[in-house]
Amino acid sequence: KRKEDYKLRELRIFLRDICRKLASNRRFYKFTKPVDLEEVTDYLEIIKQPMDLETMMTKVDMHKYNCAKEFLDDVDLICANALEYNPDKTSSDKQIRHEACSLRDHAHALIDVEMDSDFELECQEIARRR
Ligand SMILES: COC(=O)[C@H](Cc1ccco1)c1ccncc1
Repeated sequence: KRKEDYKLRELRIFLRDICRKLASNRRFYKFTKPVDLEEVTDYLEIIKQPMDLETMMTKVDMHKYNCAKEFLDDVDLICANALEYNPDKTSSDKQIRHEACSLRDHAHALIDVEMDSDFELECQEIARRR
């Protein structure tokens, strides 16, 4: 229906802005592009659903997200993947786990501050119907 489509267009504009802010933060550089599967040859043996911020921006444009919760589920996936693939006590593993947790918390905080909660509830209703 047309009225729903205007709401989803507003959601896409909002999610592009959130994605841009996350991807432009140098702290989150490691999460901006897919892990290089030619460099990290065992990645898909451990991580069954890779995710990154560039892929998420493409998903926004392809109308894959019908509410902010679906977008945050992919941010949570980026974080969970990093925690799972980089579990060791080494400083490099500790550093990427810290950056992953920071990405997750920044994404949730940005949406909580910038998103009208009634608007998200309306979007979740649309998502449920589709
Ligand atoms: C989300 O990024 C990752 O999980 C890769 C995995 C990886 C391991 C070796 C090359 O890449 C990563 C990159 C940089 N520093 C730590 C880990």
